[in-house]
Amino acid sequence: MWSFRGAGGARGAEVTQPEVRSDPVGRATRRGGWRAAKVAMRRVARLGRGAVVGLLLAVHAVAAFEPITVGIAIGAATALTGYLSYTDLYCRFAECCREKQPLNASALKLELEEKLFGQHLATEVILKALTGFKNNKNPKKPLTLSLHGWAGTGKNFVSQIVAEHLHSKGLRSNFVHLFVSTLHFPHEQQIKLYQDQLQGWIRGNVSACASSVFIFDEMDKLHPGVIDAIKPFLDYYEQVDGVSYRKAIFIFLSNAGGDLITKIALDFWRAGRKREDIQLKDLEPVLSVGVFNNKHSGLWHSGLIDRNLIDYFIPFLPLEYRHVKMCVRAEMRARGSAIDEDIVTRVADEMTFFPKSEKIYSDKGCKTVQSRLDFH
Ligand SMILES: Nc1ncnc2c1ncn2[C@@H]1O[C@H](COP(=O)(O)OP(=O)(O)OP(=O)(O)O)[C@@H](O)[C@H]1O
Repeated sequence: MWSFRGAGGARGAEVTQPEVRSDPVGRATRRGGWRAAKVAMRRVARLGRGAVVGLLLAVHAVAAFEPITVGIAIGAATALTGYLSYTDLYCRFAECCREKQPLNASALKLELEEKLFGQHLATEVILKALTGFKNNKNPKKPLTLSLHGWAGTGKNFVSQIVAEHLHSKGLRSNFVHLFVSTLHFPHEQQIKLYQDQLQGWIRGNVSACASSVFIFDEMDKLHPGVIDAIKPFLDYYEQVDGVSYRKAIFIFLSNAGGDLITKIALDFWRAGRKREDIQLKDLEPVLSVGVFNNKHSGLWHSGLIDRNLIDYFIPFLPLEYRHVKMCVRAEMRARGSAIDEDIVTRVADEMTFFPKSEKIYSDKGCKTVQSRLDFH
């Protein structure tokens, strides 16, 4: 049984207004002084590490109008400065949940374009979905992505990249949670227990960090109904039992629908059309219906599809020979080796391709590239 993992969160600064004596003569000047001091202190908050500058400004501003309150200003600003450096220091050593941290969309785009091969649709949709969601200060529901495709086409790989852009420690982050169906929910007789555990886990972790990320791998091996336990969290509710799930992100990974995606990719190929011409509208509706009607998709007759709670069905196309070669080269670079085209060809030639007649798509995608490279 797994248990709730708590997480540290950043705390908000509290600056209390000092008591002002009722002195009609000095009130105006004090107000002016305080206003200037408040501006300076706001600067302190914004500067963080350069807080000393703000502190001095605050002292000068107040001193010019009302020397008596200098002490209070120093006290408040020092407390704030101390607090900020404490938070700064704390977050350097422990991981903080930075809910408001914006997404670096151009860095994510660059990384996907450089590292993810042959997946123009996934790249485009993931970028669009995440940028839109993270730019929205008040999302109405959590973001839910369902990634579908053949084995070894990059679903886990992308999830890892996305996780790193949302929480810098990626899959090692306290705020990113990976569930693997065969590991975490193996027994069909215990569906009720899994549902309770899942609800408790998600509730606890979203309470600790609203921008938590939950990745469910092997959805096609999940017993039907388990995932419906989290339906209330994915819906358009402002809060469920005092917790708002609206800033969380849920990612489902599945091989279900891989056959449908391959069929459409193959139709394009046979018609002499470019792979890059395949559009989301060619695949998304087929995928959502196919997954809903597939008993082994983890989303069979699921309320998540019924209620339109999955924001995007993202197809991963089967990888071709040229993509496998790109994976081999990427792996060589990652190992710090020089690119040897003979080895690249040999590794790619060892992979098996389908359909039998045309042999276009790698049946394991790029999945065994790393282990095969060890032999060369
Ligand atoms: N499209 C791709 N571009 C670049 N590398 C890829 C791609 N697909 C797979 N890889 C490489 O192959 C490895 C295995 O792929 P990954 O685990 O992402 O496959 P998957 O789609 O999640 O498969 P499965 O459905 O079997 O879990 C990745 O770690 C990555 O190195």
